[in-house]
Amino acid sequence: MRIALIQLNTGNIVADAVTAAESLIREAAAGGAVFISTPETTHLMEMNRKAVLEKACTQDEDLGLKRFRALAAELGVWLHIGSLITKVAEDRLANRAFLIGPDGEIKASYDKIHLFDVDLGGGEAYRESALYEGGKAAVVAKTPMGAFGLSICYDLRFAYLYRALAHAGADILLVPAAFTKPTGEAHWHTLLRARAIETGCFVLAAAQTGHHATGRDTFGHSLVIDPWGRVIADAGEDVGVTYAELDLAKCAEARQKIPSLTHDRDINVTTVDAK
Ligand SMILES: O=C(O)CNC(=O)[C@H](CS)NC(=O)CCC(=O)C(=O)O
Repeated sequence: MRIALIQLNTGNIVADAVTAAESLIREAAAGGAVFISTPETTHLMEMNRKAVLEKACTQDEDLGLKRFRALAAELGVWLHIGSLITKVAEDRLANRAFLIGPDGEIKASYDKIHLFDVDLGGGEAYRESALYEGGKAAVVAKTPMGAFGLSICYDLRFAYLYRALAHAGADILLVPAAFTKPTGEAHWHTLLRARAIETGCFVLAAAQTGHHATGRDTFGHSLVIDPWGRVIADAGEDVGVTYAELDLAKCAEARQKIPSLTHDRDINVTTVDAK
């Protein structure tokens, strides 16, 4: 199965971002990909709540989900939009990923559970929970091409989520992201490889890259990792399309060698005062 990851440098003008994503999705389909994945917040990188509320998309907007659904149907591909900032009610937003089938129908959606509230030092701070509501449920989408476990960006740091997705039958873990530069350099490859190794799943992580219109910098390096933890594609720092071939028999192979998913234990921690 030939897949493609789209690496983007999304700004704060929705029309431009959607056009840029669309042209790379077309290129990926022309290149033979049957499954195409885009990064977190494909259509808008913006942290100001007022601006985000104005530019967020609703289910039936021309410049968002509707356009991507039509595109998936036209190209006859599975299209995973890593996320769209989605208006779920008048004053409420979710950071939501969509899996669209080749018939243009939404097969699954997922709201980011773990929100990025951190202070990185040097003035770099994020309060994602001030913008979005966190999701409440993990999602595995069983498709004719395999079972996809959905997640978004900062979710990557919570190993239990991926273990739960693997136990629920996932073969392929999706981790669309907009990782910061400093945390990407320090942690991105290692965390993604660990998730693949721990679960015996393929990991597909489409990323935002470069300097964005609102002043942020993201790490890039969209990655495809096989179930043994090998990086089989790394997009580097440029915007564009990255291809890989997935053979899902590799999941069973890895799990046969290391059947750790069948060896889970309930852990009781005893804290001793050892002064
Ligand atoms: O809201 C947007 O515009 C796009 N969303 C993001 O950029 C999100 C929330 S700020 N980024 C992350 O979760 C980065 C996680 C990360 O970098 C880490 O875990 O180290």
